Amino acid sequence: MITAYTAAQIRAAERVAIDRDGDATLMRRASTAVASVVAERLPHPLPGRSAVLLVGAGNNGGDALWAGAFLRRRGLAVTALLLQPDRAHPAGLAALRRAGGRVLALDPGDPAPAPVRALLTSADAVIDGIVGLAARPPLRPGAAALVAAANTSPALKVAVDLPSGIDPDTGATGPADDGDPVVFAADVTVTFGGVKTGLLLAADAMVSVGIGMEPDPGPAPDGTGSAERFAAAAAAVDAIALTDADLRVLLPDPGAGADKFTDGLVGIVAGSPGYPGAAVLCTGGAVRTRPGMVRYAGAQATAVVARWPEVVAAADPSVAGRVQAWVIGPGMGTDAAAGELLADVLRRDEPVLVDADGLTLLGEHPQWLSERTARGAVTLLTPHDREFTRVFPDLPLDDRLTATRTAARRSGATVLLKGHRTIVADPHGTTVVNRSGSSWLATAGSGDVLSGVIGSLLAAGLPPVLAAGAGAFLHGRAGERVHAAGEAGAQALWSHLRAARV
Ligand SMILES: NC(=O)C1=CN([C@@H]2O[C@H](COP(=O)(O)OP(=O)(O)OC[C@H]3O[C@@H](n4cnc5c(N)ncnc54)[C@H](O)[C@@H]3O)[C@@H](O)[C@H]2O)[C@@H](O)CC1
Ligand SMILES: [K+]
Repeated sequence: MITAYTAAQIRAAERVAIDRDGDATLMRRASTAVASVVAERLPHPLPGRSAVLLVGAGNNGGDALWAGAFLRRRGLAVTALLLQPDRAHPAGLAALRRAGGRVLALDPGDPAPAPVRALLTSADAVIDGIVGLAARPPLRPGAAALVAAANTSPALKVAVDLPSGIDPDTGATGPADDGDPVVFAADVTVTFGGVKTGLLLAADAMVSVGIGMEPDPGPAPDGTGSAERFAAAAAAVDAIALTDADLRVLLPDPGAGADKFTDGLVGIVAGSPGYPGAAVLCTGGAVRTRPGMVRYAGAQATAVVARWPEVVAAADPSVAGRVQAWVIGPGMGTDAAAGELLADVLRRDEPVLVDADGLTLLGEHPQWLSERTARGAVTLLTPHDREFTRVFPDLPLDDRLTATRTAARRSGATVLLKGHRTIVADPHGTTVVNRSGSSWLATAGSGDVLSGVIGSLLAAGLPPVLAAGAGAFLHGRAGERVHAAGEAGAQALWSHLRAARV
């Protein structure tokens, strides 16, 4: 489990460590780590290579200046570009100068003239120390112009603590009406004292370095497969991302005494004459995820059983038999009959996952959800952006994390918002950010498979936020395997779901 924290939580841990070790010691540890990451990743020998530092007004710039001093001592030519020369970290600046580094004060009105751009283009490494924990995006115009110029450089790009331009708490890059916000395009981010939640969303490669100021990680999951312990650990921090090892804990292989009823029965209501494929795709996701039983209840029973003979099919949920969780919505249509079907399933007591057309219907009938919440029934919503906006029209998606958390808190449902980084939040604030996946998952029917995967985990008894988080992770890993195998299309996911659990 990767645990993540708010800037305030990191600052609180930092204060304790500063009192104990002193400011300079912490900065020394942080900048040493940045210099090591740069040195490890550049082609050797290092003498003759060059690094350019982007330096802002605070301690983030101090880290960059110190890292530059260390790299200079290892033979690199180092140039610091100061956005606010009179506010650059004095000790860092002195250290760089002592080591023989060059310092350029930038013109605030034109921070990236041709000579600066040329310097950035020819550099081997660019180190971003413009802004860290204090960041409030979007970047100011001068910083944005410098970052935009740096982003065009072929150099190795290393962000100090955070890529400048993201909000540490949410990963958001600024209001949507501000055009295309600029963010430092880091190849790797070296972050200190704990991963910030924004990084789970907005950074790809990360190196998290302990510098003696780690926030309390909360209770550790015990590795015995207890989903409750795992959920408690996730709830104790600001957000988590799952790993392959977590999947082994959360989805243990069935025990010797397992039978088809002990591993969870999921009921699937999907597909319509217009969209028969959604029923087959969704059911396939469930069949290939857990060894328990899958029931299908809907208009495509014949097509589903033709592809999945292990499925027990019925014409509608009222005659489907007992299940532990429902999935409803993919390809079911949005007509009056579909509405009645959804209303009927939502009246039941079992956990219900609502996806796709089901979400469109729910947008028109919000009281169906509030009634479930009022009587304590568990609901999981899995929208993409347009579906999210239908159900929660007043929540802007320029800050996806906050939108997802607000939607969950307000509706009483667990909400999974699909995207490059899928986000799951439950009504109590437990948050899982998914970091697996490939852009090949953005294919028709991929979401139908996902809801089947998550439905089977929900039926197996995982808490909704972990069922959704683990399902998204597994689906993402399967998508990576589809891509690596040179395959494409949503049904290719089926055959990789089992192997994706390494
Ligand atoms: N205090 C400490 O002991 C340590 C601090 N560390 C570093 O210090 C950083 C935090 O330092 P600071 O609190 O000085 O603040 P930052 O260095 O994050 O911010 C510097 C300045 O950036 C400006 N800024 C904010 N939003 C901006 C925007 N949208 N566009 C342009 N500029 C903007 C602000 O004027 C702020 O003063 C951490 O991220 C980390 O890199 C590390 O050295 C570890 C130890
Ligand atoms: K930075």
